[in-house]
Amino acid sequence: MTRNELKEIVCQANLDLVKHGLVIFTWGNVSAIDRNEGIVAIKPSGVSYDNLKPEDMVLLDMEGNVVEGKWKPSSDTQTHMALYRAFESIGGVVHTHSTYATAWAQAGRDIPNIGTTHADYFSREIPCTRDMTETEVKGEYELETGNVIIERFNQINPVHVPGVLVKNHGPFSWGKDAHDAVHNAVVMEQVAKMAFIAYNINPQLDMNPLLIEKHFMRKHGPNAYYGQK
Ligand SMILES: O=C(CO)[C@@H](O)[C@@H](O)COP(=O)(O)O
Repeated sequence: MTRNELKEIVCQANLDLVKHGLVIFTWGNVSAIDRNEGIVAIKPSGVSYDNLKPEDMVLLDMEGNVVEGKWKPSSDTQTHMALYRAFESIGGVVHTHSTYATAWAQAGRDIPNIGTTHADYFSREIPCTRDMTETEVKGEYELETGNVIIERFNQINPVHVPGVLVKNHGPFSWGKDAHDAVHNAVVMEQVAKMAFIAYNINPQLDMNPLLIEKHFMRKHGPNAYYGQK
């Protein structure tokens, strides 16, 4: 993939956040990585989605140093970089402040797996991170945000759970590429909304674990059969 192709993909993925109603103003960012080249492209910080162009994307090396671009990269860059370093199979990362997912993050609650839509994409609850310490907040905050996500995934496979809620902050999602990460961000917002409504209808909810496994495995297991060949 050329650098220009990477910038085009990441620009389009950022515009897709607007199309899906996940962001307003400058409240989110998408990045993607070219692991062969060791290059990440990310949205510039504080730049409106209106008239966002591929040439506005910022290219970084694996430490997050700018190697190309006229703008400062997203303020969340070091969180994205930490995720790329820790989760070696992912190719794209998304951060938004979409309403329902952010509400669960602000409430500090995992989104429980209580529906087949959730289970189609996530093998378990969507986890919420712990409170950040004073040292973490005062130090390299965005890098530490990545580190608390990685800590939360100590016993969780990030391929089976392609997203997280950062407590008091909002959702991050990822996927095999930028498009997939945006798709998972859309799913997270929808399941967050459905779970919120379902709990209001019936606070005593659960779901048969067999149903969760069935729905996850029929899309992601070795004998997956959902969709077309
Ligand atoms: O989390 C926040 C703000 O709370 C940021 O992700 C959001 O404003 C987007 O920042 P950038 O414009 O990408 O630097």
